[in-house]
Amino acid sequence: MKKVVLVTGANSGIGLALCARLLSQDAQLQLCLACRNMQRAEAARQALLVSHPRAQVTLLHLDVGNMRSVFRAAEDFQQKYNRLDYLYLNAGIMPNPRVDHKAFYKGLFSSNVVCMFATGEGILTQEDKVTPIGLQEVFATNLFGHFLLVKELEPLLCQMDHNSLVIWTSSSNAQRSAFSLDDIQHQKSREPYSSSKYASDLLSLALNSHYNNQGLYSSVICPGLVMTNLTYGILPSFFWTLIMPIMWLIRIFTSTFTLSPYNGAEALFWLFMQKPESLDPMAKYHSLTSGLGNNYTQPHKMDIDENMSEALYVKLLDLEDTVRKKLRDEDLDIKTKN
Ligand SMILES: NC(=O)C1=CN([C@@H]2O[C@H](COP(=O)(O)OP(=O)(O)OC[C@H]3O[C@@H](n4cnc5c(N)ncnc54)[C@H](OP(=O)(O)O)[C@@H]3O)[C@@H](O)[C@H]2O)C=CC1
Ligand SMILES: CC(C)CCC[C@@H](C)[C@H]1CC[C@H]2C3=CC[C@H]4[C@H](C)C(=O)CC[C@]4(C)[C@H]3CC[C@]12C
Repeated sequence: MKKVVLVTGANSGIGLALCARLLSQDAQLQLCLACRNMQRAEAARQALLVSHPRAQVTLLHLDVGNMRSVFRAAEDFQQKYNRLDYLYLNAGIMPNPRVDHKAFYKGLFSSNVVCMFATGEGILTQEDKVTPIGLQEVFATNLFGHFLLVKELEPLLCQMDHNSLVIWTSSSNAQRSAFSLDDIQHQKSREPYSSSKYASDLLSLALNSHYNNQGLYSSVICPGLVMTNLTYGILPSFFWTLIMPIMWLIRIFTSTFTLSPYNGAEALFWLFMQKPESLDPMAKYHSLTSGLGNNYTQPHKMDIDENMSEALYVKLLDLEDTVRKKLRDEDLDIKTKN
């Protein structure tokens, strides 16, 4: 049976590198690239076809931060495919990032320096905004849109004859201290990225609790620090190129500096070759690259607990009802006006 794989945010960076690696591994694969910009999506498809001319690669229009688009995309996907084996929830944003230089230099001379480079903890803030439907954009894109996508694709993900795997691209920047159950969208503070990634760790555990008995499994990965559009938004690309020798040096102390999208996709690729039921729901699978440039995947216990995970799940279900109602009301409004 040909496996079907859907990747969000597949047109660049880690997502695109993953797609190339998957096609090299399995020529029979039916790969669907879910992207918000169809020109960039088509360019990615063409690039993949250059190295894999016979590959089956389709495109799906999906703006994961826009809930209408999520519902439409799920419908379109179900019209084209009757199964889904791997759902990579990889699209992500970090808008208007700011580095706290004072905290960075303080951290440089502290015993916490390796951890600071591995996680970026305490030195990065972002400025979020509200989407037209009233959700915080980072939350909507990195977490909630993906949550609704899983819910909408449930009929394909939960099938009797095989297990499926949902894989979240999380981060080592996912910090419990940045997340609050009283403010799951992170409206009140300035680390929405960290909060959304911590929420994805919690949600993955909840999905396992609720869906394992229906054949759906969920896992979380961290790609390490990778040079992509996301990191070029933090510091300009010429700066990263300039400090590349320093980063190779840092890699000797923390293998989390994977640096290339190919290396960063290691854990995503590794999961593709595992049996979903053999994975640890409490583990985050890290892409790591040694000082000599060898790639490997290592599981690390996540700083999460079941109560918090369940509490978040309940809040997300509530929010799902609210959003569906808002969209229905909007539709009704338009109908009555016409
Ligand atoms: N780079 C790094 O060091 C790290 C990255 N990550 C995570 O890895 C994932 C991939 O990021 P990375 O490859 O680094 O960065 P990129 O910016 O290269 O990739 C992000 C992808 O997500 C897509 N995307 C963003 N917003 C939306 C949206 N609303 N709807 C659909 N697609 C969207 C982008 O599309 P478009 O081209 O249209 O913007 C792009 O294809 C993210 O989840 C990120 O948080 C985690 C840890 C470290
Ligand atoms: C390399 C130095 C000489 C200068 C760079 C300092 C900082 C700007 C960066 C140091 C560590 C970086 C990060 C670590 C973890 C990433 C995480 C996994 C993620 O998901 C997003 C990006 C990071 C937070 C990244 C951001 C830049 C640094 C803080």
